[in-house]
Amino acid sequence: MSSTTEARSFTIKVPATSANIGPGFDVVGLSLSLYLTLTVTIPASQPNQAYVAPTITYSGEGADEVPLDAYKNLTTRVALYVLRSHGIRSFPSGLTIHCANQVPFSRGLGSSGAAVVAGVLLGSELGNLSLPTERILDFALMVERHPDNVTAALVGGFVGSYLRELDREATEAASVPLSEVLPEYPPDAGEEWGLNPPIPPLGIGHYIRFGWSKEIKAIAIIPQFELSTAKAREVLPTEYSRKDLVFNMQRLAVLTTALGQSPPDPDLIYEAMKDRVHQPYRKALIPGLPEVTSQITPSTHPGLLGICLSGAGPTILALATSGFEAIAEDARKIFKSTGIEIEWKLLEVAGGSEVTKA
Ligand SMILES: Nc1ncnc2c1ncn2[C@@H]1O[C@H](COP(=O)(O)OP(=O)(O)O)[C@@H](O)[C@H]1O
Ligand SMILES: N[C@@H](CCOP(=O)(O)O)C(=O)O
Repeated sequence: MSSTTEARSFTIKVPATSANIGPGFDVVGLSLSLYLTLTVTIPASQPNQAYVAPTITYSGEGADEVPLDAYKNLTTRVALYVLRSHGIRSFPSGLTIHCANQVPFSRGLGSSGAAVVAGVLLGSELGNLSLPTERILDFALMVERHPDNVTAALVGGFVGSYLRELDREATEAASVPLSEVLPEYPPDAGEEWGLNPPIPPLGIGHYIRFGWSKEIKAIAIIPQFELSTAKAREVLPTEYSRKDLVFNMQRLAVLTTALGQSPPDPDLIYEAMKDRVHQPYRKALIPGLPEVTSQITPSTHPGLLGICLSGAGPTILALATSGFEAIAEDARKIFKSTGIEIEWKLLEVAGGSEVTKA
């Protein structure tokens, strides 16, 4: 470090997300009131002082499995990607980060999306880059390549997004393997710190926030087993019939407006939250999924609006205006009959990510 800098600290708070909401596979996401919070401190630095490597501490969900090495942890690797993309080779000396996490890992509640968004925001703050929202999204999309979770986590609310069609050069830039975006850091002894990471094309992701009726709450019914998103994507086909695509598009078109109407209409929403693009293929990975989504209906459970897989699962998302406990406890019974225990949480729709300077 060649100049004196003052100490500073800040927090980054990123919400959980539920992607797809039935028919909107890789398209819609909803931010939910569980948070990943980073408390970051950078000590004052003096010229020519010895470099001190970052320290990460971690509490809450995932604490027993998350790497605390800043060169292996997803959030800090993403932050380093952003820094290196702006000509900054390493973390500031003496950086400390405490992560307090409420978002369970690999349950379909967007933990990796939250970690990636937190990482881009961290890189932007550490490097004093003041990246605008659109550019933060570009960096997040270079790492997590479906936009539904990261967009909702970043901007908050019920959000629809698409990836812009890129020209050939930009497509190549955006398609580099993840191992090149987030290589193993630091390089082996003797290797140079490269400053040539793949820079995201400008304006990859575009989004819009839909209305959300205040009466609607989200019940997250969380089976007590992990299912990685990568594994739950491997079971999906690469081609679909016109019939199944039309089935989903018809429902999604209705759903994006229906969830903003007050009072919400269960007849419209229950049917509009059905899906033929991902849930049928994922049921083999989630015992109890078809039973829960077909046996818990607005007529058996007053207050229920609709029910679907949250993200890639295994969490089930039920949207409801009342009757929360009956919905969750009946889902518990169905899962229990297949040998699976659950936890459930009643959640609100959250705002977007926040960076607060101390
Ligand atoms: N807060 C976090 N810090 C570091 N890594 C995380 C964090 N949250 C999630 N991850 C990484 O993301 C993985 C889960 O991602 P994924 O399979 O996509 O499930 P999810 O549905 O929860 O996003 C975890 O096993 C972990 O490696
Ligand atoms: N559209 C993606 C969403 C994955 O969400 P996650 O919360 O399970 O990571 C998919 O369905 O694969």
